[in-house]
Amino acid sequence: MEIAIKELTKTFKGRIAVDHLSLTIGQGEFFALLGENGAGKTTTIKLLSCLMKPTSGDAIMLGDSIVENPQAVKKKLNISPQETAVARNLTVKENLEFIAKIYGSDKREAEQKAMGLMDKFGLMDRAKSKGRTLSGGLERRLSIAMAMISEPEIIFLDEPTVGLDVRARLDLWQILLDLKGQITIILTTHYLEEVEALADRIGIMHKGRLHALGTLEELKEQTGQAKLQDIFLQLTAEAEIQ
Ligand SMILES: Nc1ncnc2c1ncn2[C@@H]1O[C@H](COP(=O)(O)OP(=O)(O)OP(=O)(O)O)[C@@H](O)[C@H]1O
Repeated sequence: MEIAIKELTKTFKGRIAVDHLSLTIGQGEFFALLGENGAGKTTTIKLLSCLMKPTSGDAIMLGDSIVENPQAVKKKLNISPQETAVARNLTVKENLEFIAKIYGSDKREAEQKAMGLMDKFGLMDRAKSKGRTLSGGLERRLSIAMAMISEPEIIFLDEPTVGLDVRARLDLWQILLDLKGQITIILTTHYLEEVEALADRIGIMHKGRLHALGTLEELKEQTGQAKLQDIFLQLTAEAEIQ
């Protein structure tokens, strides 16, 4: 089972944000969506996670359509958005327990889940820290842990390392590498080193369209460039003149 995106399109008052996007993402794949500001990455994530309805087209997410059956799709995925959903006045543990209860856990199970995720995400020693006292890196880690509470099969990470310092970014990469293969991960980012470190495959969007798709090696071959930064600049410049 996989994600099959078919001619997915979203317009806002006649302006096209996602333009007939077709793409297949395999189960367990770590897929990176790249593109300049306004390319349509966040809109694509919102469509695929059923936060927004497409103007036309569809996506089949592990067997269910985002148009026909968004409720079934929502059960399979979760999202760590650009603006994290961490409650500032709850502790790390309470944030996790709160989300677990929303998803139907009783007190005991919520605590178990919180402990398991704090362990996995290196948050145990900050269990009692309030959300508002966390560094950017820890807040982001907690946000992703909160998205994992529902045990999703697909997780969307929208620019997860924005504003993080080098060490916090590397720590988060390690956590994402540990998750790799266990769950389908769709990441948007502007950091090309992040893509090189993490992604199995890369899609480059430009003005709502998918302009290039492949592994890093395939994109290197396609463009004759050695560095992802040069590949990206070449492909987006090509897209501009097409
Ligand atoms: N709710 C909205 N109403 C109107 N236009 C929107 C809305 N959301 C996005 N857009 C427009 O759709 C286009 C794609 O935006 P989107 O946020 O998906 O891009 P992005 O690739 O995620 O950009 P960034 O890298 O800056 O986050 C932009 O032109 C944006 O202005």
